[in-house]
Amino acid sequence: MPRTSRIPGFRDLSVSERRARVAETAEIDPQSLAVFDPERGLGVDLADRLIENVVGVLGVPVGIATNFVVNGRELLVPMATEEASVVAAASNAARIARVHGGFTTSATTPIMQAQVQIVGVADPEGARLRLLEHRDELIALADSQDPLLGKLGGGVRDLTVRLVPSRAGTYVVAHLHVDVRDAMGANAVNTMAEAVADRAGEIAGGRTLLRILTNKADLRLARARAVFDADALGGGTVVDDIVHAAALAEADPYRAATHNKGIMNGISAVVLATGNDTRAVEAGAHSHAVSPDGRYTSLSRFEKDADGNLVGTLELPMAVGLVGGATKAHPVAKAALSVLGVSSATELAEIITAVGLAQNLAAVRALATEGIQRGHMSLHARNVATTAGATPEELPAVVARLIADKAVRVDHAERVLAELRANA
Ligand SMILES: CC(C)(COP(=O)([O-])OP(=O)([O-])OC[C@H]1O[C@@H](n2cnc3c(N)ncnc32)[C@H](O)[C@@H]1OP(=O)([O-])[O-])[C@@H](O)C(=O)NCCC(=O)NCCSC(=O)C[C@@](C)(O)CC(=O)[O-]
Ligand SMILES: NC(=O)C1=CN([C@@H]2O[C@H](COP(=O)(O)OP(=O)(O)OC[C@H]3O[C@@H](n4cnc5c(N)ncnc54)[C@H](OP(=O)(O)O)[C@@H]3O)[C@@H](O)[C@H]2O)C=CC1
Repeated sequence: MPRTSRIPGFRDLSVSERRARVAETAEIDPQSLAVFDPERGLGVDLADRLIENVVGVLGVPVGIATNFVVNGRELLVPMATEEASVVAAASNAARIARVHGGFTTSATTPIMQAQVQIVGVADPEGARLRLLEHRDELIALADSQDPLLGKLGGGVRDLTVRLVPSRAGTYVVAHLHVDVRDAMGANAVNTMAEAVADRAGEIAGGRTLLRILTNKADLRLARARAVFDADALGGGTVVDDIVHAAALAEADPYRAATHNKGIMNGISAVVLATGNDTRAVEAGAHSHAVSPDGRYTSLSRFEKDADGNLVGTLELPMAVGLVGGATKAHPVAKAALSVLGVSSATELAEIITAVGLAQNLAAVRALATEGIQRGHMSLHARNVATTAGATPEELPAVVARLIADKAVRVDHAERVLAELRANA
């Protein structure tokens, strides 16, 4: 059977049947997915080695988004999230994207930047040029910190210098641009920044203070685009209304924040599932959402093409790795990466961006048509019924009543549950 991520009825399978389908599609050993069981996943002993003062672990559901095609490759995508309807929505949009071949992605070289702040410089303009005159020396000094990175084809690519006026004076800020290959890169570039700091301060004639990467990783961008078929979306009016919804998000920061939250529903879920740093990616995304004139705006764009279909695009910083951090140490992250079958951090970054675009389209389509509550609340109803105390056997009946009564609330679930039990 050819590999496909199109698995109608995936939702109706049992958890073990789903795992078997995932292993078959991803062409991996089904046993490797046993770590998705809490008792086989991240144990307290290993957790105790990952962070400090450990007392336990937090379970977050991992779901599989179906239907993804990225650059012609059929993909099942692991997503870690506590929020109902996120995985369903991503799968829904990926299904629509398939009509015109799925998602097409690209990315820049994985360049991270570290900043070295120099304070107390009498002649900032002169210091900038002196630092640039010593560019090769400073690059060599930084590169000597990580010979392995060089062997892997990475390393320092450039040194730039910015002058940053502030309320406490003008700072000279040197940026090291480092190709970090398959790492997220924070530790590598921080080590380099600390190594060049003294010499940079000497050259600039000031005192070095901060030496740290910037999460505004605007030289490490990932991009995704897709054509969403007008008929599959629900017709030409839906296309026009999604364009209106996207235009509001571009123009209005109040709407942009929510629109971007929808994108991050998808992005953070894959970042978390693969053991990457959600805060780093979120910081990068929101910094990128600020336009050159200083307005907070939407990260994605939607427009109508010549055939009347909807074109969605998304471009943002995506600092994720396949090595380092928890990616290799966390058993569930390792399993998630094996499901994706990615061979580089850049490929992972591109897939994550495609999921962000899918997630955004699903939410905006729901908002521009029937509203978010029907789809979202019908899936959230299981959570509400469980909170009200429904057992797995009672769940289907309680959920059906909450949806039929259009009252997905815990107090109503408690009433329905009491009724059911009284009539049992
Ligand atoms: C919820 C749906 C998908 C229902 O959509 P639907 O059309 O009622 O569902 P359907 O039963 O016809 O199924 C369509 C496809 O959706 C998927 N699907 C559908 N249901 C399931 C399920 N139970 N389990 C797994 N997959 C499901 C599945 O892929 C399925 O196709 P298949 O592959 O099966 O042939 C739709 O209404 C939707 O996409 N809604 C958007 C929901 C959403 O965005 N949720 C995020 C939380 S809200 C939020 O935080 C962000 C927001 C909204 O504020 C952002 C913003 O404002 O921009
Ligand atoms: N502001 C932020 O975002 C900050 C984030 N962090 C944290 O930093 C962590 C990520 O840092 P990161 O530097 O990626 O992780 P690590 O330092 O753990 O791993 C990266 C190192 O792995 C080695 N390596 C092995 N194979 C490869 C390869 N194919 N490509 C690249 N490097 C390879 C290299 O080091 P070597 O040559 O030494 O073997 C590289 O420096 C995350 O946990 C994040 O939370 C930390 C500080 C700040």
